[in-house]
Amino acid sequence: MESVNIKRENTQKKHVEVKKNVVYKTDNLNLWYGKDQALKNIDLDIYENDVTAIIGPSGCGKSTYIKTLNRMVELIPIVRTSGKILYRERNIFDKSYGVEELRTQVGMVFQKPNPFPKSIYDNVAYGPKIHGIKDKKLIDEIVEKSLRGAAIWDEVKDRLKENAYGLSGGQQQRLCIARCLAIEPDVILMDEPTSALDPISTLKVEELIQELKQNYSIIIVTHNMQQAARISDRTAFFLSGEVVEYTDTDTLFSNPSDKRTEDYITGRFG
Ligand SMILES: Nc1ncnc2c1ncn2[C@@H]1O[C@H](COP(=O)(O)OP(=O)(O)OP(=O)(O)O)[C@@H](O)[C@H]1O
Repeated sequence: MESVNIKRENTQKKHVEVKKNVVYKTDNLNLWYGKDQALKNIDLDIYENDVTAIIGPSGCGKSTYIKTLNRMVELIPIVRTSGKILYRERNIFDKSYGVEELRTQVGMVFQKPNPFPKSIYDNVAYGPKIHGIKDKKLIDEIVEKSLRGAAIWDEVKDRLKENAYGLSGGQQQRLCIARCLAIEPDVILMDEPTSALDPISTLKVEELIQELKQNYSIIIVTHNMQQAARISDRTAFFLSGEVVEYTDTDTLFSNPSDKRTEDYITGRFG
């Protein structure tokens, strides 16, 4: 069970109201798997250069929501949606919006590290190559920059030609983050990116997320409320497919406005 009192470790992170650009605007989104409704009337504005955490009990729709943001849910034939998701003011459900175009802007990191069965170098070079970059020197530069950006360069620079499967789980996850950075996305979606990692690797990925938010907007699903409290600027609490509360992380954990949020963060359910 999660601890009863979740305090922000770094009190200097107190939310300061600065006018930020909206990256994603979710407007009355509903989603059904067949007859079962998994998301209900979701309205959420996600801000630029924020880390936005999505929390809530198992089955409340967290993964479904972030997989809707890059249209991954479309791979499931029984899925039906209504409402709008505007990414940089464009409705991602518009027929004219190509999914490939969206995914060059929006990268994703999954729960389990999923490197390709290729070398460390090729894992990172893959995205730029399929986007048509052929210049070897430029690809070398992108690979190094991405691995540095994912805080793994020093650990792998002498073994770039080795298979990625030889890396530890934590290193594989940072490699997957590097693979995501190589396509120079605007937004990074993370679906429980540390749940398969040990505490030290988790800390490294959390520190990395803090650095990455200087340049990217990050949306992270996490089961771990302490993690949400440590690393996020804003938190949305989902329950049974609805957003119960969405506010700055300090307020959500110290002074929630909804009784259900309070019950959840104090470990009374979930
Ligand atoms: N492919 C699918 N087909 C049918 N129903 C699904 C599918 N994926 C998810 N669901 C249902 O949608 C609801 C929300 O699931 P989702 O995985 O989004 O929740 P979650 O909050 O991410 O859960 P967890 O924390 O356990 O990963 C659940 O009732 C789930 O059973």
